Amino acid sequence: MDVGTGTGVDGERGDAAPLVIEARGLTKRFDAPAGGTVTAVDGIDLSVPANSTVALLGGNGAGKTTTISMIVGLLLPTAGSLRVLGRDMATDRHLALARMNFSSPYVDLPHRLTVRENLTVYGHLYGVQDLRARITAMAADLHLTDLLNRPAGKLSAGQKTRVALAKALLNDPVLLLLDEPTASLDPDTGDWVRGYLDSWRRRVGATIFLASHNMAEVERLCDDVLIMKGGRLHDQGSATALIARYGRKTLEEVFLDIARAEDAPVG
Ligand SMILES: Nc1ncnc2c1ncn2[C@@H]1O[C@H](COP(=O)(O)OP(=O)(O)OP(=O)(O)O)[C@@H](O)[C@H]1O
Repeated sequence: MDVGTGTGVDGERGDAAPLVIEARGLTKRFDAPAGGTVTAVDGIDLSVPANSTVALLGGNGAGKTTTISMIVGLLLPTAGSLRVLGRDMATDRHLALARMNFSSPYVDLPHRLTVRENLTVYGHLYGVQDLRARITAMAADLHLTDLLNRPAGKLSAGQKTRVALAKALLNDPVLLLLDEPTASLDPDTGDWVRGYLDSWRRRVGATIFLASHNMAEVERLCDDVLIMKGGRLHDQGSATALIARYGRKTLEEVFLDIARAEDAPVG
């Protein structure tokens, strides 16, 4: 299976879209500081189709970061299977990692290196061909040309976010994982970043899997929404379907219903 190579570049996807992320019974337990274990992710099944944008929602401690960390290969699952871009992450992780990337406002770039130096270091790590030209093109695309010689530590939050995106797109990923892509951005800059991500994804036929607490962002960007609670997948569907199913007006109201309910998970 080959996924995310530009099939369906027009943004349409049919029922037969191949799966970019496929998890079965995915589980992660940590040793708890006070003894015993914490089950951060509790046997979830995930099916993320190619050429889509999918959100992972959930309250604090629901298991989102742990799930994303397993998908990007930073954490090994305790149990279950995980295939990303058609590769088994237990045995062929390096083949999947070469075609994906990750961006989070909570992961800082080295402060003293300039933007260009940062992008050059990461470009070499990713083995990017024609790196100078690639950096020039990415900088123009993300309005960073005038910032290339500035130390990364001296940038505003909006500028840092654009640099982090340039870094995450350097290797031309077909799967982009994002943790809170617009956290700490003003509404105008956040809107620009959302518009950029959406048009980039449609242009190259990639897949975006993002964790967010911004419900309006999720409604605008995402084809599917997965809601985690207590390490389990509590519900899923399009934002429109979820809003209708819960008899609510917004995804935020659905989120609050789920967060405050004491019922058992349905999925
Ligand atoms: N390294 C770790 N050791 C022990 N427990 C951990 C570790 N990492 C996460 N946990 C626990 O696993 C659970 C899920 O955490 P996780 O960070 O995945 O949640 P989250 O949904 O990303 O939350 P948030 O929205 O607050 O970032 C929490 O109870 C957390 O305390």
